[in-house]
Amino acid sequence: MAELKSPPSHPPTTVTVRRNPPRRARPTPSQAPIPISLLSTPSTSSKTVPSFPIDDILAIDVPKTELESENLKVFLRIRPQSIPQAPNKKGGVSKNVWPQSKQTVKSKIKKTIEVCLKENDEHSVTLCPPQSMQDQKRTKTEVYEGFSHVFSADSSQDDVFDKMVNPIVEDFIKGKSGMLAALGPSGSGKTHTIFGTARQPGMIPLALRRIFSATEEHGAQSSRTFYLSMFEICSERGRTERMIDLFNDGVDICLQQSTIKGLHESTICDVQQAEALIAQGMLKRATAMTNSNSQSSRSQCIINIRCETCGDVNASSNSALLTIVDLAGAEREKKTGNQGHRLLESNFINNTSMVFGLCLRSLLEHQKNRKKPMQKHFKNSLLTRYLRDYLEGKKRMALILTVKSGEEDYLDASFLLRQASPFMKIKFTNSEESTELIGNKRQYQPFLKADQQKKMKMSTIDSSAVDKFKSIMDRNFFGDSKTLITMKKVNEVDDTTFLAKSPETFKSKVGESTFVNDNINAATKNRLTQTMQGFAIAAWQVLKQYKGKLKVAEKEICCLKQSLTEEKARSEKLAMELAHIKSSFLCEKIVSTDKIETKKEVCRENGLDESAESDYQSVDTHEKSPVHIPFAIIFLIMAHVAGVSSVNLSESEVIVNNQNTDSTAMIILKPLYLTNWEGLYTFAENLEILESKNDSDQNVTDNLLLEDSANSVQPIVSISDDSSPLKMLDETTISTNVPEIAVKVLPSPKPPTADKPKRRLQPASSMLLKNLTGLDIGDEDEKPKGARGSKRNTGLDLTRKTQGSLSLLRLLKNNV
Ligand SMILES: Nc1ncnc2c1ncn2[C@@H]1O[C@H](COP(=O)(O)OP(=O)(O)OP(=O)(O)O)[C@@H](O)[C@H]1O
Repeated sequence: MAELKSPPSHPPTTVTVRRNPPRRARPTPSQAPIPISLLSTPSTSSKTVPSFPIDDILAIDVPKTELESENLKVFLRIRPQSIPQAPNKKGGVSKNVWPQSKQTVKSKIKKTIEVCLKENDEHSVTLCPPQSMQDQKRTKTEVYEGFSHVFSADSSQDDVFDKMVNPIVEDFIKGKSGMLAALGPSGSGKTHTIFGTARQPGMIPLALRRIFSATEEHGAQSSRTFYLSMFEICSERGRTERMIDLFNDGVDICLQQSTIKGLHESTICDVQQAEALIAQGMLKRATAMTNSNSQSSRSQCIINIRCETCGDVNASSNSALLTIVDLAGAEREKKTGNQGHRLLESNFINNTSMVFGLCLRSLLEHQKNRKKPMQKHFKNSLLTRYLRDYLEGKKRMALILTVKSGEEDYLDASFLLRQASPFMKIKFTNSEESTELIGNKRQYQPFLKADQQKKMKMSTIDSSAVDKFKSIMDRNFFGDSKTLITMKKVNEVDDTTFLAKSPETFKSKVGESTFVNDNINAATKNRLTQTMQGFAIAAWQVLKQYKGKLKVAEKEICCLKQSLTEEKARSEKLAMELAHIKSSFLCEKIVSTDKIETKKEVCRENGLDESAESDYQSVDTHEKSPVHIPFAIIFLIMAHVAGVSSVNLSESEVIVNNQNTDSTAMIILKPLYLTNWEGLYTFAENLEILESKNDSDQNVTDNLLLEDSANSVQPIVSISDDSSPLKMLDETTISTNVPEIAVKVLPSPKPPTADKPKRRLQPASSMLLKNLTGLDIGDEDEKPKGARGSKRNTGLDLTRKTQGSLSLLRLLKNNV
């Protein structure tokens, strides 16, 4: 061993370098027992980890309003029937652009104003088919209800604003994003509602007024910046879609993954400036004269008002977006009479409207049945791609449906109401907070463009600036809690932007940014609090879900435990039964052999035919059936026939008294013994044995044991004469002296003399034939009674008895 351990004296001639040395398996972490000090409850040690207060957390009442889902608000506005035609530039009333059929002209001339759409109350309307269409099968009066509000024809723009737009604007001022879209057939008043006129300003001017007035109210408390952008989506020769920035001389912009690249946002400082910008944009918007509308919109127009807040305590977000969409109205070719290029535009407009509707329908179906996936209809148009978050229910929106109530507009109104009224069942979850940042990031990528360009100059950045910033962050954010850098500054120096800044810029920015000791920025704090609240709510919900799951699992475990116990008990019972069956089976085997031997012995001793042995065997092997009354009756008859003078039949024993032989026998029987023909047969035979013993005038005490295979308790037939006391073998005697399941007649102390002729059994049961006249058992040996009967009575009786016994045995055998 010492030799082996000692290093080789000479270096080996070849050296094998093992490239992949064998890896050592990591030692399995030893599961050291947890120190008792840790397990023991409230430890004085300060290092003891307190248990997670899950119950306390779950007990917290989360304000439901935060999480409650909100239905999509659908408003309906009915356009007034008669609108004074606006004079055209030449001073006359505008004419139709396209030639109209004579019929249309006629109908317009004779037009009596028939109203199809009637306002029932603030939330429902009734649409009646015009008289000209009432004969048609598919037209019927329809009631549409559940609208957030129905604006009648005489409602003003202010009414609409107050009830519909003002809540959205208020939320916007508080920092929540929202969207309002106007839907409806061409000429129904969408553009009028959204933009209005100089006399009747629409929703956008009114919203801007409200926004700026609110800002003035807040005054110095907040510093907000508003941005305005306006663009349209139109078709290019009816083939492709095109996005045009309406503020930037109609420059093309593009949408990349819900982000509009190149969209110009104008900062707005007051209402006048904003209105002027919008008016400018409207001039650039694609409109055309159609038969439905003298100034029909040929594009989908989107206006965004964005608010960046800094220092507003009430604002929930530092950037909110208010989007207002004026969709081009769906058009009927027959009605508009569009041709050529206009017709292509019409197709585009109708297609976009249809996709918009399909998105909402898909969202509704998905909300009804969560298993149904949301179809990606939004991919089919630029507008829906841009508004994806709204159309997928991630952000709040409201719809205003505009309709005309005239006779000609019945079909348009019916179509719109049928399609859009179910949208009011759509639900929006107020998960805006979580999507806010993502949404803003997506939509305002253009603003980061400049920063991205700067990012290219990364190589010039001094790394010390980064370190400095980090140290500041550490100190302010994680070290001294009283000092916080404003979120705006954080945003400015985030991974993307910060790296783009040179050290000088950074220093200046840091210098500018106020590190406010003991004066925490309220907005930042508010935002952080809200973020944490959101996180806490989410965590709370997850915990709640898990608690629910845990409860279910615990219940299941309980059920399983219970069933396990039951199964165990059952299996034990079965095992016991099996053991019992096994033991009885073994016992039977032993006993049956003993029984045969015993029987043979008995037969030999009594000079009986050994063929009876087979009968005993059959008795044992056969199954006993329940006790039958007829057997009991036959048993009594047989006993009577056997000359039994008195019979005491109890549950398990029969005491018979034979007058003829002056013998008394107590037969202890299990009821089963008298349950079938076999039992009866055996009983009859035993009676024969009994009789033969009595006939031979032997002073014997015979004990006859019969086995009941179903029970271990042995039925005993104990026979004794008058002189000897009635004897019954007790169980101990049976178990010790006699084989359990044997039929045994104990030999008499005085064995029969050898010279005395053996007698055939003289069963008393043969008397049965004599006494039972009603029973036709067809005994061929029976002879009619004669006059000599009295003298030869004994011999004849004896013969008859024997014959009757045989007949009875035969009858019983046949039945067995
Ligand atoms: N509530 C209203 N009160 C007064 N005039 C209205 C009202 N609604 C619509 N109008 C007038 O009806 C005409 C058509 O309205 P508007 O252009 O808004 O329809 P539209 O739905 O935008 O049509 P399109 O989809 O073709 O652009 C306009 O002259 C407008 O001033």
